[in-house]
Amino acid sequence: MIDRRQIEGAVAAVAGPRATVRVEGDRVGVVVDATGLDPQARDALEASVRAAASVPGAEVRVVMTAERATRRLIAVASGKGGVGKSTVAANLAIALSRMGRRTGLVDADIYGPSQPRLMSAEGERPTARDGKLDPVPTPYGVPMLSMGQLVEPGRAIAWRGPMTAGALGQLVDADWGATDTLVVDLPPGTGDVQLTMIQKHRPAGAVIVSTPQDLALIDATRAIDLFAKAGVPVIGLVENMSGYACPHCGEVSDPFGRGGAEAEAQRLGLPFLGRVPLLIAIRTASDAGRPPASDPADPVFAPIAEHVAAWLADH
Ligand SMILES: Nc1ncnc2c1ncn2[C@@H]1O[C@H](COP(=O)(O)OP(=O)(O)OP(=O)(O)O)[C@@H](O)[C@H]1O
Repeated sequence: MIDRRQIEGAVAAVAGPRATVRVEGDRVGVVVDATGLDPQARDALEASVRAAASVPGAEVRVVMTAERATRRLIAVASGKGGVGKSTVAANLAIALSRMGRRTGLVDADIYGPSQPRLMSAEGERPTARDGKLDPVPTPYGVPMLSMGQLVEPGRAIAWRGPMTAGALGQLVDADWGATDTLVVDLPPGTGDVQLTMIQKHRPAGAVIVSTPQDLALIDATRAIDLFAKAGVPVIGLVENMSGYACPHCGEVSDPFGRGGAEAEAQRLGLPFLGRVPLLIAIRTASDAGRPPASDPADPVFAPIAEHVAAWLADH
């Protein structure tokens, strides 16, 4: 049984009269009035309210009211293709949203826009109002826009730099309403889209995804370098496809090695945000448009999102 008074006391100690607590079953909802706070103070307050409201067995949701002046972008990048960047971006966005952040998702991967499928929004076309795109809703509470929604499905995108930059601008500067956090799934590598993203849209930070393998890590190091040179902080590294548990015998093997990204993060003095195991269930759920982070019991992406939210609160 959750003790509402105890939570109210703990929340009032950090947020004073700004916060209102509601408890329903094992769900704790806290609405916080963030009027007049700058983004950093707002994120710091959100983090301390969340900590104060967290009691064992409770699912906590913190909602910050009042429109914030600036929307913060989190770039999800990788040096190499196929390492699971889109999977991590979709699940990170959902996990952040489950934590109460108003999160949107931009699929800037012009070479393989996969978010409409991952987010179960295939075939949805965004409408435009006053020259601005309206993001499409998804079943996971995360509105999204994808390069894939701007072109005919299945058509290879062979755009030149300026067209790509224009399309990225349309996605990022769409009518995101009260969305306060935009997760941006970048194409792999260090090309035009990444440069435009960094120079024009100034992400608050970047999450780098790599497999534990040397080759992928070398490419990841290049991507890290690009952000570092442009003065965009790297929030940390995620190791994907780390360790494979055989669904039949349970034996754990390491097709791509294990721990490589964590060791690399340590070497570079960057935070390690967590590892995502190589699981058939992740691929089948992703293909079916049911991202694993939408499961309330998700043990993998929620802790990664906690790290990212804590970083945002501090920066
Ligand atoms: N941890 C995992 N376990 C099992 N399958 C995974 C995992 N991560 C990603 N996959 C699968 O690997 C494939 C590639 O993943 P994803 O599209 O996320 O990679 P990407 O780095 O975004 O690729 P691209 O370079 O094409 O943008 C997908 O089929 C996805 O479902």
